[in-house]
Amino acid sequence: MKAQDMNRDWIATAATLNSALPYLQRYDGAVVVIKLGGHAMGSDEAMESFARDVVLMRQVGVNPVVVHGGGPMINAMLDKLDIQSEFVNGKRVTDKATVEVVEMVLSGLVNKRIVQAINAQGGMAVGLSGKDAHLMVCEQTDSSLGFVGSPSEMNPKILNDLFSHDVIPVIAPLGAGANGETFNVNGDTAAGAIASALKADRLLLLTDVSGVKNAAGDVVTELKAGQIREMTSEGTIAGGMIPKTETALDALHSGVRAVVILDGRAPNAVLLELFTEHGAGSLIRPD
Ligand SMILES: Nc1ncnc2c1ncn2[C@@H]1O[C@H](COP(=O)(O)OP(=O)(O)O)[C@@H](O)[C@H]1O
Ligand SMILES: CC(=O)N[C@@H](CCC(=O)OP(=O)(O)O)C(=O)O
Repeated sequence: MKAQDMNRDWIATAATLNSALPYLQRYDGAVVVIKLGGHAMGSDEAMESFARDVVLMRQVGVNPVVVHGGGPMINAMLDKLDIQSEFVNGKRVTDKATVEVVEMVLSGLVNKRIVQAINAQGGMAVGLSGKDAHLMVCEQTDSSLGFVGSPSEMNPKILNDLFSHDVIPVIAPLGAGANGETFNVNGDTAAGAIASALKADRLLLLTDVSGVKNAAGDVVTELKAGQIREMTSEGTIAGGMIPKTETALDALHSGVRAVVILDGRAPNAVLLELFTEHGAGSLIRPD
């Protein structure tokens, strides 16, 4: 590269850093919970870019916590094993054989892929599930769904201990029940419960659309809780967006400062959201 090109690159970087400075200060010491959905994981390049963003967040003093899904990866393994699976209201009906596959895929394959990607970028990630250190104790959601759990008691101390050692926790959405059962928890629900327990500054829900869309199909960049309720009752918010916006409302109610729904596949999605004026996706605040 020629010297003048290097200078131009450096000037562009310095200008970007300068405009990001107030945001860097705003987020120093902040807790940011990031839910990475199975659809947002996509290619190896997308995973690498996500991991780089998370490591950079840690380097500028943010405490990131990654909570992941992996629905499409569970489906692929169930298919290979010839186990049928169905969803009721966005939750997978989970019998004994299915919960074993869910744990194997989420805590094994998916969790370790994310841990490895973050560590390859120079971070120090540790993989956990809600079972570790009693982080997320669960009870059965509804007997017709089998081993699907709802968080009933959260013990986030382990996460604070990890922050103080510069560790980035990566959490698979499974929890143990009082009788030693393993429960499968929807990834959005788990991320919301963890963000609530930590009273996080931000909960970022990374998905495969650029935000919450209005009836005309345009992304709404800022929403109040009341608007979400309205858009849901008129049917504008539907399908997979319902558990996300419900999680957002619950989290705001429990003391999370703001929730953002954004496209996890977009380059530098997380950094753009946190460290630029315009942000990315839909920012949801309390009324
Ligand atoms: N108002 C809306 N705005 C944006 N997406 C919506 C809306 N209503 C329903 N959706 C659907 O919700 C989907 C996101 O949910 P889902 O597929 O469950 O995501 P993930 O797998 O990332 O958890 C979008 O791809 C879109 O099809
Ligand atoms: C109870 C329930 O439905 N659990 C989910 C857990 C994974 C998940 O939530 O993955 P995504 O975020 O990629 O959708 C499941 O079994 O698919």
